[in-house]
Amino acid sequence: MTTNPTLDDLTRRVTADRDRPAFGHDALITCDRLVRVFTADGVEVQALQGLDLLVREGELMALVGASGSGKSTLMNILAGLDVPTAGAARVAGRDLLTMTARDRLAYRREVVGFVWQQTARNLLPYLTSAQNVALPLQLRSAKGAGESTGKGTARILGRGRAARRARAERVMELLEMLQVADCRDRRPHEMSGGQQQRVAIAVALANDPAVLLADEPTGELDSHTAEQIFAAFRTANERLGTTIVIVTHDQAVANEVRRTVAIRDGRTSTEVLRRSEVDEVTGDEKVVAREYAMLDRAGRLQLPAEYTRALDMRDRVALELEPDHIAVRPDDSRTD
Ligand SMILES: Nc1ncnc2c1ncn2[C@@H]1O[C@H](COP(=O)(O)OP(=O)(O)OP(=O)(O)O)[C@@H](O)[C@H]1O
Repeated sequence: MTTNPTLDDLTRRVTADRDRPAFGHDALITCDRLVRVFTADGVEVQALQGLDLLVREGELMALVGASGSGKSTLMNILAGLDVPTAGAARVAGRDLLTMTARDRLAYRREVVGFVWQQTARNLLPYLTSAQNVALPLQLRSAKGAGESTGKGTARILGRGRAARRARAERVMELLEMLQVADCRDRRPHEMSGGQQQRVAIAVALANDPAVLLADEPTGELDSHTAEQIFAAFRTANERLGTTIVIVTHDQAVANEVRRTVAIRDGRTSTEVLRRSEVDEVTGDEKVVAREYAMLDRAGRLQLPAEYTRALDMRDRVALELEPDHIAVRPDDSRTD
């Protein structure tokens, strides 16, 4: 490492920095040092403390974390329901900090779909499944054809008979894909919790959103039904290519996705990536999971508490740069 850089070194570094693509330039969701501070009864709570997260188009990923770690705060921001205090957040090219109220409404109708834990929050109780799924399509049509449209929605806009027929077809396609076509004429109270959540996914997908957000979508369901709901998300991801972010406490759900990001104290702390490998001896395919720590843009690294505890690391650690890794050792100058 150069300790006394020359002017030429510095010039080269500045040029290299300038030419480097911006953080998250190719991601569908970019959270860059996101901060959300709540003030309640004069007390400040930092729900998000400089959270970085990138999600690529077409991903199906899970967000996990202890209660109070900031998951719902992040989801509400991504859903366009809340505004961050500082940092940057972009979804499908929309800047979530600078959107006007009107942009925000359009964003919630057209760019993101959401499924909440409480089945009752997802569906209107006095409408049938088909009517619930048709509603976002009608709202969008009422806003008028000619507005910007998602991939497959252009033909459903407008008031004509052809548009109405196209909307009815889309409703049935979605209900069939999610295997609840037989519930088309039932109201929410006439369906099981699992069926209601599948209809809720259809509602969320109606306008062909770029991103589907789900906050504990299996929280009120038994494990067998939860598995079916997760399968429904997977179907949506594979068939429609929708990018899906699921907040979950359910380890079984988290184990099913390729990428699980853990949030701790309002920051992304670790990430588990899973990939399929073929066993050289048996030829069987198995899923290999590997945990990574997140290195933020300032170079900060959060070491897992169980690691630091195991080696009694506190306050200060010794770092050594090796050819292919960095060693982190307990502080050997400590006298206690
Ligand atoms: N509107 C609010 N006003 C004040 N504090 C809030 C508000 N919303 C969230 N918080 C606080 O922010 C922190 C993060 O909350 P958040 O709901 O995002 O956590 P979470 O990870 O979703 O938790 P859970 O898994 O229990 O839903 C908590 O300390 C919470 O008390």
